[in-house]
Amino acid sequence: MSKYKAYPQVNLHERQWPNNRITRHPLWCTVDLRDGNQALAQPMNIQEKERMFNLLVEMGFKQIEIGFPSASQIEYDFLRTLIDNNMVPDDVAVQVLTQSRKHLIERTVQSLKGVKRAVLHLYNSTSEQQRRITFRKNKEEIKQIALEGTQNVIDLLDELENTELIFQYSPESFTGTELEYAVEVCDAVIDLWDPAKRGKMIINLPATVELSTPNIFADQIEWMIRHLKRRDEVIISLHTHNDRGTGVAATELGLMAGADRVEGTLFGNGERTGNVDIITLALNMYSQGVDPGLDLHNIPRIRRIYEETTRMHVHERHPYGGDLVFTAFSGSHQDAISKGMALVDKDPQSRWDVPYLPIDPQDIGRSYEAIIRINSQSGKGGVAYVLENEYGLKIPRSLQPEIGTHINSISDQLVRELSSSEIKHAFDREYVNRRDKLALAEYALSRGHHSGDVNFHGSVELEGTEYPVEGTGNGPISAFMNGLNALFDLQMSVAEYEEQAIGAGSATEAAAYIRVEARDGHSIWGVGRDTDTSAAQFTAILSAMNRWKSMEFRVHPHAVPAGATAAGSSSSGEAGRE
Ligand SMILES: CC(=O)SCCNC(=O)CCNC(=O)[C@H](O)C(C)(C)COP(=O)(O)OP(=O)(O)OC[C@H]1O[C@@H](n2cnc3c(N)ncnc32)[C@H](O)[C@@H]1OP(=O)(O)O
Ligand SMILES: CC(C)C(=O)C(=O)O
Repeated sequence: MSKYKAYPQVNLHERQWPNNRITRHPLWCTVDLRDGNQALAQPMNIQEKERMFNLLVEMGFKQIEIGFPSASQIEYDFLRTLIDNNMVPDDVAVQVLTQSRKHLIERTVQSLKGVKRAVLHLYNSTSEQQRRITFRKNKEEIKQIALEGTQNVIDLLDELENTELIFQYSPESFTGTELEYAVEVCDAVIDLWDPAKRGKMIINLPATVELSTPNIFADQIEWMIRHLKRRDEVIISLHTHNDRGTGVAATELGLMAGADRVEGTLFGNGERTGNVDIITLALNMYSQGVDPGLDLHNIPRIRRIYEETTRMHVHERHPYGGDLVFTAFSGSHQDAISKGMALVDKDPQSRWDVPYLPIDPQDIGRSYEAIIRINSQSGKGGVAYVLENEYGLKIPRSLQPEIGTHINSISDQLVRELSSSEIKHAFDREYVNRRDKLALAEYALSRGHHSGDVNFHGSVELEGTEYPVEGTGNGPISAFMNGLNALFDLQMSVAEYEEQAIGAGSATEAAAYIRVEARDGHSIWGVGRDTDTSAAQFTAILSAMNRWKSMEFRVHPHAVPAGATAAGSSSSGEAGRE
């Protein structure tokens, strides 16, 4: 392993940042139109840039790096379009990047003419590696590049006298720069600019390439903040990349170390593995009760514009914005989420407290629909959640396990996810209003004058033949059950019963869930749905009986088909059951 070497630790005594918290959002600057754009295989055209710019303004960014106007005509023209068409709101500063080279600085200043607010961002690389390989210059010569560029800007200030200008300097490749040297260059630039005379300036400390663990980056930021001579006169900014996949963590720790400002992009687009993702950073703050200072209430729209303008794709697992990040397929997650959501429904004002969902998807324009999706990893809670949330069906708790197993086995067989309509269809087909053999034909209910008992008078159809059913009980359900027991010579009872109304007004339907039990303890569920509550109950009982695979419906020897005379009865004459 001699090809690579470990990144050195920072010699920082009594570091403070681990004790700090992020209690307010930083000053945000988006670099989508510059660092993001320069990393695209097909950079945005002017219309796409305008669309992105308008989105960034809508989201509430007050500093927007719009490009590198001295680099190409399209970059220059885009800035001119924004300025000449008054597209930059008064409270927004456009930021432009330039290398520390006179002719590029002159062209940059030229491009800014007439703008109300601007950040002029000057950079040169300071790392040991770039000094040695790219510039072939020593430390003093590299510092001079920064100072000459700063002086070039100062010399041109008169050209921008009507612009509120903030000067920004980046020691590019800061994370590869010795800290003593980085602070020496920054101090020299600050002294030359002299914020007391020319207004506040920004020192932007980039992790141009992310080279270390985030704690080391935080140490570097705290070290710089402690050692800069005129820290109070400058805004400390972070510009992090994600080479090690820890750009968000590094930025968060950098903020804990005292930085004031963050540059990043939507969904982390940018060179190589990207810039830090501002949306993730901001929503991480939001999830901790910190106002992120950006309008993120419609992430799907932000994502759509981002994808259309950059031609990049937001990964399904991308924090907050990915298709699957508020979705649970696995049973135990679904169970916990549906229980948490039920508590939220009871008290919508309560603090957000749902397992597996760090924030309420609705806060950022994501819907609840996709929270629980069903495949062979799913369990009863998830299936019940889908049936309730999408179809209003409140499945009794003791019925949920078998529905879960039923749906799970279908998904297992198909080897794929089931849509909510497939789940509903499978549920209906298995449980609801079954009339495979036995169906309700007609009925009437009456109440005994003295006893208060209910009498069921009606008929059922068994495989095309209609048989009268007469029964009495303490309510319609038991009256019907007793009538069926007499007709089929059975001894069944209703073991569980739940009912709900679905819909509203004249379209209201009753759903009855009934578990029918035989004398030997075997039981089976059925569901009835009807606009008539009693019909729903009777149908639920018949659905259960129809589901009872081993049941043979043999009518009592004395039963007579409706319309036939007793003598002409042709019933099978055998008592039958499972
Ligand atoms: C980390 C970042 O993202 S930084 C931003 C990177 N983005 C871009 O570079 C996109 C836009 N850039 C460009 O289009 C071009 O680089 C231009 C138009 C700005 C300049 O093009 P060129 O003049 O051809 O120069 P090029 O960029 O190749 O740089 C070469 C020279 O500039 C020097 N240089 C590079 N960066 C800087 C800098 N920030 N400050 C001063 N000199 C610099 C190099 O040392 C090199 O010098 P040399 O010719 O003496 O060896
Ligand atoms: C110009 C600088 C800030 C940059 O883009 C980087 O270091 O990544």
